[in-house]
Amino acid sequence: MLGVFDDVGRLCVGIDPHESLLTAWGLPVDASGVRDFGLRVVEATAGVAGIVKPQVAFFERFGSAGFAALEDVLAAARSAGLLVIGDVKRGEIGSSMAGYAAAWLTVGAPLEVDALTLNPYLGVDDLHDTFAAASSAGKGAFVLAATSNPAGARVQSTRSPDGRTLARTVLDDVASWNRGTGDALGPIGVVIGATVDLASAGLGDVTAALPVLAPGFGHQGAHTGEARQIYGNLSGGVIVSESRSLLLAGPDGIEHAIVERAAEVRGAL
Ligand SMILES: O=C(O)c1cc(=O)[nH]c(=O)n1[C@@H]1O[C@H](COP(=O)(O)O)[C@@H](O)[C@H]1O
Repeated sequence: MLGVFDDVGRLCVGIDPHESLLTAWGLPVDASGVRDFGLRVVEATAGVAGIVKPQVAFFERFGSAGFAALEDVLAAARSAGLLVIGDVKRGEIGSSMAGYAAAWLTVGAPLEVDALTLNPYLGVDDLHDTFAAASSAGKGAFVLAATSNPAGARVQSTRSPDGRTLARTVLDDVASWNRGTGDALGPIGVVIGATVDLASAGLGDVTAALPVLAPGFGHQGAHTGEARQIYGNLSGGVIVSESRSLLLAGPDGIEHAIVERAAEVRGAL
């Protein structure tokens, strides 16, 4: 599915209904609030940018009602023609991953998305069946390699005896799996935060082309206009993801904020 993102643009609008944002938007801090928030972001994104990324944590906090709200938001996004990345950061032993793959990547499932975020710290090999499930359904996944939060580097920049950082090992494993699919960019991508120094993370000399989900712009400090400089050789696969910096525009200003940022991203990449 990720091969089509050049048609829909490289801006991904995060749907992160933080409690403070719900209040600022005049919405109740409950499942109906996150549902209305999500639907409004979907409506504002449709026709302006092509990708949304609901952060599942903010729906999950309301239990089954929150998941029902998420299902409505996912259905609305998909029927508006948006690509949906489920920000779920799942990672398990292979047998348990099968449950997550069935939940999120099965066509027609209540929580069906086009791609999901995956945590590799139980081993990338245990994600292979999920990669295959995504690929065979025409979907994708993004595996955390070098995350945008400052604490991530201490784990992800540690080096193995062969000299590669953990982030690089994850990226190399994903790129190698993609090569087996024969798809030029590959269905499986990595997450690399825009706040990360690629050289320190051991990613400065990557030559493989693969999709890169790029959070860390806006609220976390990176500037959209610098995307090409930040990602260097990896720029060709970058999807710029922003949540709070767009969502703070409120229900009336969000569409305008997305229009402006989508144009900036087009100019930057
Ligand atoms: O997988 C992600 O999307 C992600 C990875 C990462 O390294 N850093 C990161 O911030 N994210 C997510 O991206 C969003 C960033 O939100 P803002 O900082 O408001 O743009 C949140 O939903 C985070 O969970």
